[in-house]
Amino acid sequence: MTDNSFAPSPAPSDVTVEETDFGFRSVRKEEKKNLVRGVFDSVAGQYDVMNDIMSLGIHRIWKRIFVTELGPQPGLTLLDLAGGTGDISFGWLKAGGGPVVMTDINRSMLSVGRDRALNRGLVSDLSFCVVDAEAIPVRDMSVDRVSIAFGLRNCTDKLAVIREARRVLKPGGRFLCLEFSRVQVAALAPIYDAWSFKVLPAMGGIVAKDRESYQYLAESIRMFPDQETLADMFREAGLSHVRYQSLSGGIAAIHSGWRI
Ligand SMILES: C[S@@+](CC[C@H](N)C(=O)[O-])C[C@H]1O[C@@H](n2cnc3c(N)ncnc32)[C@H](O)[C@@H]1O
Repeated sequence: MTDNSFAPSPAPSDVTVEETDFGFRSVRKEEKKNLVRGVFDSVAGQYDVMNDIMSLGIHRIWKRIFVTELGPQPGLTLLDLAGGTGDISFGWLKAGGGPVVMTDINRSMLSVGRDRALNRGLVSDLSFCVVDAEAIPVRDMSVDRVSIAFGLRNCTDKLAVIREARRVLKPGGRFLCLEFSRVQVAALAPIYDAWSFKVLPAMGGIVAKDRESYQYLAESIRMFPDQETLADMFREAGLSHVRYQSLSGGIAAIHSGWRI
């Protein structure tokens, strides 16, 4: 046993407030959720049109690949985290997947998603719930698939999200994450940087009338763990057979892990 009774108590300057990144800024951990909520409250109405403009439509291809990777089958259940306006949940149902619970921490995004679902006539096998992906109100070992697309980077405690995903998965279930990642083609990097930090915020200012939110989105992509680091986090959270595939030269990546 060690005796710490003579250890000096920390001077006020040694007491650290727990901080995290919000784009390139460092903020208090408890502040980040509100800031992220503010971003998505602000962009919800223009979110889909901006996705098409920003990615030149390529996000649709990435999402199609992602949904195929999820392996939709009748009878399999999906929990879609940070589901936003619904692309992944709708793709899953369209591809023949079973019941899906589409969740997001942000009501504005979910209500755009609900309207889109109604417009598409998607009423059965689809439910909506406001859920923080860091604390999922779902029983252990109760779903077949958990997905998160372009959501993990906005969460404060990313490892907690992955642990929660594993907890709710049935043994034999699978967690998949689609997220921006690290560009691996050197020639692409300068073009991608200019696009992200110059064109994207400018377009956000014009189309969504919110330059700052799109500046945050560009910065948050750079702060997100690269392919190998995220794969290690999957393993640390207890997932097995972890693998990833880079998309479009590493601009995005799909990570996958199984609960065994
Ligand atoms: C970029 S959007 C992605 C939406 C959708 N999955 C897609 O691919 O189009 C990110 C979403 O993450 C949600 N989000 C941020 N933090 C979250 C959290 N802690 N729990 C659940 N959702 C969160 C935001 O509200 C937003 O709808």
